[in-house]
Amino acid sequence: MHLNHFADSAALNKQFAAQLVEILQQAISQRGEAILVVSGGRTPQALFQQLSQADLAWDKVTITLADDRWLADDQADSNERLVKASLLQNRAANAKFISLYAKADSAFTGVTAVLPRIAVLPTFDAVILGMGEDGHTASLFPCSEQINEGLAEDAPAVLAVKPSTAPYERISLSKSRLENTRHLFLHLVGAGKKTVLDQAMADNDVKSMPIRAFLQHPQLTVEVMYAEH
Ligand SMILES: O=C1O[C@H](COP(=O)(O)O)[C@@H](O)[C@H](O)[C@H]1O
Repeated sequence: MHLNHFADSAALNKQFAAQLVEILQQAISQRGEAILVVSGGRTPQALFQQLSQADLAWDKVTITLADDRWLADDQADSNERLVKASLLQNRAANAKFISLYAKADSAFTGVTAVLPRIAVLPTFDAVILGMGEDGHTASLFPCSEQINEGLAEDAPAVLAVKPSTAPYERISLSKSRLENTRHLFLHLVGAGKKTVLDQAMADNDVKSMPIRAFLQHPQLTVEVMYAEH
């Protein structure tokens, strides 16, 4: 991994948004389209607002999520709601969005409707991961029964997950689908996340901290975008 350390989020968001725009622009000129995978949670909101104002051919950009909670998009904790409210705004309102949600009572039955939407996508241009204090990333939770499946090399592109230490059933892209990307970022804000990052780098037990699968990836270099506050 490569650590990019910023004193504050404003500086991080400015540089990170510019870097993402460059990657997406290059993808559009080389392949006619760009695919961006983002995370939810609290961390990326200001980045999304900054990115949404970028001058880019957004109609050629497809955006999806690394994971979502199994909630309709009008629910406060839906990652899709966050993306629609913060990223698919301003100039980025023209981007195409692929939802990880379908009308079903459970993620475990709904996953069959979501899987083909993601499985057909080509290599991603950029994936922005987040990280929880337990070392989960996307919804690859160390506490879940589905962790082996999510980390397996032959995993499906998406899987349903039920964390035992966090609310809601989830849909998560698998490790093997997330690593199929040209650029991989990990976005962290705050000293608490830096402590977790240091713990993740200090050992190699992937199942106890799934973020290690990316931070210690044999081929990919994760660009860690870290701001102190
Ligand atoms: O549950 C989730 O948590 C992680 C980290 O969220 P944060 O609020 O600490 O930034 C997030 O990356 C993931 O998308 C989300 O579903």
